Amino acid sequence: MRMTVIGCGYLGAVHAASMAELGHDVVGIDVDEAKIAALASGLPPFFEPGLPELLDRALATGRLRFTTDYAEARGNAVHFVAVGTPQQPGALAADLKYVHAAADALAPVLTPGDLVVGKSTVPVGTARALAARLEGTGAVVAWNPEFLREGFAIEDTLHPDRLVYGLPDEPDSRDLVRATLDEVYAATIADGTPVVATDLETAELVKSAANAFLATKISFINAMAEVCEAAGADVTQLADAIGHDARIGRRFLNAGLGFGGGCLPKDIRAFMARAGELGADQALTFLREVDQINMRRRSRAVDLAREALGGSVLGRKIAVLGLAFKPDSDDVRDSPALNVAAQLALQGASVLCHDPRAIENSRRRFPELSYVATIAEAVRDADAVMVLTEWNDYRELDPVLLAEQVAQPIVIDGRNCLDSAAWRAAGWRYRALGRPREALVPAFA
Ligand SMILES: NC(=O)c1ccc[n+]([C@@H]2O[C@H](COP(=O)([O-])OP(=O)(O)OC[C@H]3O[C@@H](n4cnc5c(N)ncnc54)[C@H](O)[C@@H]3O)[C@@H](O)[C@H]2O)c1
Ligand SMILES: O=c1ccn([C@@H]2O[C@H](COP(=O)(O)OP(=O)(O)O[C@H]3O[C@H](CO)[C@@H](O)[C@H](O)[C@H]3O)[C@@H](O)[C@H]2O)c(=O)[nH]1
Repeated sequence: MRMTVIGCGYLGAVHAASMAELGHDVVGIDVDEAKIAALASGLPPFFEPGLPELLDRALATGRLRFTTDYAEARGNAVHFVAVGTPQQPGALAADLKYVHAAADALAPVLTPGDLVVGKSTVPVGTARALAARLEGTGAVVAWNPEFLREGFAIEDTLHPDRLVYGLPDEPDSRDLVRATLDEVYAATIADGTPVVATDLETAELVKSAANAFLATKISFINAMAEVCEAAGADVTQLADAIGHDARIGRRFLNAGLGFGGGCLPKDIRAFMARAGELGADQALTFLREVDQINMRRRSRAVDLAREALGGSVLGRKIAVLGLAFKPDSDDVRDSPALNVAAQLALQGASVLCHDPRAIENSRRRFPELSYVATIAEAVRDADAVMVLTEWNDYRELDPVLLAEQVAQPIVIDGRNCLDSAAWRAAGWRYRALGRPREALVPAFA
């Protein structure tokens, strides 16, 4: 099937390449010329495991092209919209200007019967408003929210937990759209992926609800971490223990610096804002707490550094290991790690930052911070080492060797990702969020 993917960022580039992998004929459109040039030459403008290989394969078949010219969408049966929906500056709500601009640019090349399928995360009601905006083109609007995680984007696109279709109301149109989407995802559905077909509003809300739930689960365990800190208990053992209950589950119960990235933080805020507009603001006031618990973790990490360094970080040398909002990504949008590094620098610490992939993006955001290319440079003569993103490179560090390189062996594990016993045995003062200052009874698996 011939299709368009509009917006070739973290979501759109992966979606375009994955659709080509499924055998479709895909044109990716973006307004960013540099991004399009990079993608067209097989070089993703961001880091996502497996994407260079997927792009190479798809470009070689001739089934995938990238352009800035919307005219190349003409004649395609399906047009996916994957542009950004960031938080509005100074407000909670999502900024829909890119969605509107994409629709307006697409409108002149649409022909009756074309299907416009939203993949971006949007406030409920956007799909219906977009259908009204495109009235007169003869195109039909559906919503097919995306649930991929960065770092696992390709696997999540080709083998998602579920597909959600938000379909138009009119029965004939609904059946046609359903059949078209089933054809788009034929290979995925054949693998056993369940399809939830519903109306436009429910589909939009499924996405907001899923991210709100995930954010809540993380803030729940981080709230428990706060109580553990006060009580001298260990949140990692607590998470293991409650996670054994299948109704709770252990996934997404990793306490630490909390959630960041281009999705969860802005999506829960946009959800609250939209609920308010709909007169249902009371329903989501708990998300304000979720947000606040999350933001408190960042200040707590800074406090921990201050406490460990005798009350002040002024003039102290701190090695920050990890800047990306999560491992296997170069994304620093609303990154807790980068936020902590910036707070420490503001308080007068001499911060040396390392990340396997996210230095360039971090430097663009915070040019005033100091960045180094190797872990060894970051930790040399450091007064404290802070692990703020749980890259494998850091999990696998040898605490014995590292202890010889630092000025004093103090480590702050912002992601509860290090083997605390091994670090303590190597002479380190190990501090972590939600865990006691000294080792408790070891956990039994
Ligand atoms: N990143 C993820 O993991 C992920 C997962 C699921 C859903 N989403 C949602 O997908 C959407 C995109 O997110 P992203 O992370 O890919 O953002 P992104 O910023 O990486 O990509 C957005 C792209 O849209 C392009 N764009 C802006 N206006 C355009 C226009 N008028 N025409 C064509 N292209 C235009 C930008 O140049 C950019 O390349 C958001 O709504 C996000 O919430 C993201
Ligand atoms: O137990 C956990 C799990 C995650 N995180 C943090 O939560 C954030 C988000 O992680 P994750 O959800 O893995 O990354 P994203 O790529 O942002 O994916 C989320 O946001 C996407 C965009 O909407 C959705 O498509 C995905 O389903 C949803 O998981 C990161 O900062 C993680 O460090 C924790 O602190 N503890």
